[in-house]
Amino acid sequence: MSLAYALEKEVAISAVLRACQLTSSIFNKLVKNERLTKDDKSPVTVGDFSAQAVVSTILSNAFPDDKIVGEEDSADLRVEANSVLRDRVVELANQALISDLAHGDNVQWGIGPGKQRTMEELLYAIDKGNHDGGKSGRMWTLDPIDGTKGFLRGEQYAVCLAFLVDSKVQVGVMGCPNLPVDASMPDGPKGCLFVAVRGQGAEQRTLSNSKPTRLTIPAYKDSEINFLESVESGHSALDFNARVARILKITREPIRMDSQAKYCALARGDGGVYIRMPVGTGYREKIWDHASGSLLVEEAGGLVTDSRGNPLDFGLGRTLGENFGVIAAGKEVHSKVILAIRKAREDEEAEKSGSSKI
Ligand SMILES: Nc1ncnc2c1ncn2[C@@H]1O[C@H](COP(=O)(O)OS(=O)(=O)O)[C@@H](OP(=O)(O)O)[C@H]1O
Ligand SMILES: [Mg+2]
Ligand SMILES: [Mg+2]
Ligand SMILES: [Mg+2]
Repeated sequence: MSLAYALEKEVAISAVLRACQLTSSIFNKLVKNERLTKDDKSPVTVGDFSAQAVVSTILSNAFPDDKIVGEEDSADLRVEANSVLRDRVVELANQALISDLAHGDNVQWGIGPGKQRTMEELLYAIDKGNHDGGKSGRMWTLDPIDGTKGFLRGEQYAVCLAFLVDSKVQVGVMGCPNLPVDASMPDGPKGCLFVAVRGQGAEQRTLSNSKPTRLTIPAYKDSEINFLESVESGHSALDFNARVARILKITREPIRMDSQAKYCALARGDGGVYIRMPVGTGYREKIWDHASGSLLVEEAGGLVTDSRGNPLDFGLGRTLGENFGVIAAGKEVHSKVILAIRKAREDEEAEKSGSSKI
């Protein structure tokens, strides 16, 4: 008897491996005019667009009726002023789709030589990611490059794909081409694939070898914890994190890295707590920034909630709704962090009301 979601897992791995191969090769060739700035002022590159086209094409081949909630859409690519960029996306996506991946990839999920997709087909594939999300049915959520700023810096980013049924994440696959295989050897080999299936555990393998190792979050003493947090101060409240660290008497420096690589690092025992507190701008977290990572951490024995200890709800649409932050950690540490956050809030309020009386 095959395990639940075996096919979804196989297809997701194949799609993420192809997208990783594509984004790694693009990084070395990326030139200045191959990026745009979106309406929210965040960057998007040929890598984000072409990786979304590749993953969406593969998913549609295997599961034509499944919905996809993806970060990118093709509107900017359809603007005539961006025709050079658009042509590049078409070229790169086709290369990735027909390439012969040696490791861990079932060739049938690519499209094979001579079957190149047209520009319109690939733009349509990108826009399959426009689904609104919701509570019921089969659905994928995709971040073709999570941590685009990290990608552009040559630092951490992740290709993130999750499969949900009735808004519950069942499969999560993440490729981190720049993540050291062993955190204790930062200059050693890089490129990791993380895979989790609900009830079947979490595992890591390298991007070039399909032999997986199982992941379990170790039990931490407070003195051994590093917070894992964003690089970008605009994405999470780093000052507040420092306040929480002081309450917990955590003395180790935080580890800052872009993207859901933070969840991956946590799941394999590099860190101890992923803390992401809202910066107060009203930004709503997107489901594709947390779905795959949260399952990986849960399957490695941890807990992922908002900062009040409530579960994340992936059934509210494209976002997680009102933003109360995200906290991921091993179970024991997690409950301590939630209490420390409560105390940090009270302290902050008391200081504010104290200073307003002066
Ligand atoms: N204002 C604000 N607040 C919180 N989060 C935001 C905000 N703006 C963007 N984003 C999302 O953050 C994603 C990457 O953030 P990370 O924290 O993982 O990495 S980073 O160090 O901040 O770059 C990033 O993902 P990508 O766009 O896929 O790179 C965004 O979805
Ligand atoms: Mg993202
Ligand atoms: Mg992205
Ligand atoms: Mg983005």
